[in-house]
Amino acid sequence: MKMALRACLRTKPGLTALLSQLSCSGHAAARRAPALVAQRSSSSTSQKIKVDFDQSSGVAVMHMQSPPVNSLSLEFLTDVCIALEKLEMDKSCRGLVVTSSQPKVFSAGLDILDMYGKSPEHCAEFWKAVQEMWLKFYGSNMITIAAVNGSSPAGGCLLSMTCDYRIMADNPRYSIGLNETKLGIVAPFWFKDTMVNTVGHRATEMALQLGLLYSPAEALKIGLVDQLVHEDQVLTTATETMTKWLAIPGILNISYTCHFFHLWCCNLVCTICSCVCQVIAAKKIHLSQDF
Ligand SMILES: CCCCC/C=C\C/C=C\CC/C=C/CC(=O)SCCNC(=O)CCNC(=O)[C@H](O)C(C)(C)COP(=O)(O)OP(=O)(O)OC[C@H]1O[C@@H](n2cnc3c(N)ncnc32)[C@H](O)[C@@H]1OP(=O)(O)O
Repeated sequence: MKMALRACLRTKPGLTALLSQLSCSGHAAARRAPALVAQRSSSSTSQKIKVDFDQSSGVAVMHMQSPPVNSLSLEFLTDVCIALEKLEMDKSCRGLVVTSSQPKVFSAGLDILDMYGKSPEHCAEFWKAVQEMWLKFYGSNMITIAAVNGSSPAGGCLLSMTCDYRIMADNPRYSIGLNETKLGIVAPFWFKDTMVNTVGHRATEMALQLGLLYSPAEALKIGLVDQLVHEDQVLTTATETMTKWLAIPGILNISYTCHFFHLWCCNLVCTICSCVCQVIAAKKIHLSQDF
């Protein structure tokens, strides 16, 4: 699925342009973008994101370093998107590993504090940033691997599912899944679609209805993650795996079917509708709070 999205983006430049208009590149513009310089290895850092790029292998490692739990705030999402955009523009970068610098947590998902009691404008901006992250990772031209070195609930799980491959630390104290239902909120349909594309319909139904968080072993069993390794080995395994993937001829140029393109278009249209509805809803909530 991820491959299909990537192909659509490559073969339909108009669509890419449309996407970038719909997404929140505007708010991300001209901020402290991590620069990639033409040298063998480079390291660039925003406050919350550190990117190490090894030019000889064409592989970048994005370290999420937003304490305490890499929760996805508007600011953090913006930094992630800018870093990804930079890497995407550098054609020598062919693979991206995403991991966490925070102990025990990959990402705690959306920043709850950034969703509560904020203006409708902030909510709209925030929600667009969430969607942009999803679109950018899912539609990436690079091979993407999530090195899930800690717990990864809700939006953190979504982030990992937008990658081509997931390697998780084999520590039963960690968990991963779309647990929104347990929080009394409904996972947006494109969260659901992403999970369906990862683990299939039935497992997704169960996961979303019950708001399940899975242990690493359970996640491996249903295919939510692809591999478990000792937590000291997550990043090295991810880079080794990346090397193997990138050695496959034409890995970045696989051809795709119209079916996937249609599905992606449907997702896009529905996303726009959902976005509009959410903004309206947020405005209504805001108004009702005024009375
Ligand atoms: C803007 C809205 C626009 C309109 C949209 C309208 C509708 C949209 C509809 C639905 C959206 C649904 C989508 C939801 C996706 C999400 O991602 S929701 C977030 C769900 N996240 C969680 O449930 C994770 C909760 N956290 C944990 O389980 C644990 O914290 C952890 C990640 C497993 C780590 O555990 P650990 O023991 O190591 O740490 P602590 O629990 O002690 O936490 C440390 C510290 O971090 C704070 N924190 C944790 N999670 C979050 C978070 N998601 N956002 C913000 N802050 C978080 C926690 O409170 C502690 O803070 P402290 O007490 O100040 O130290």
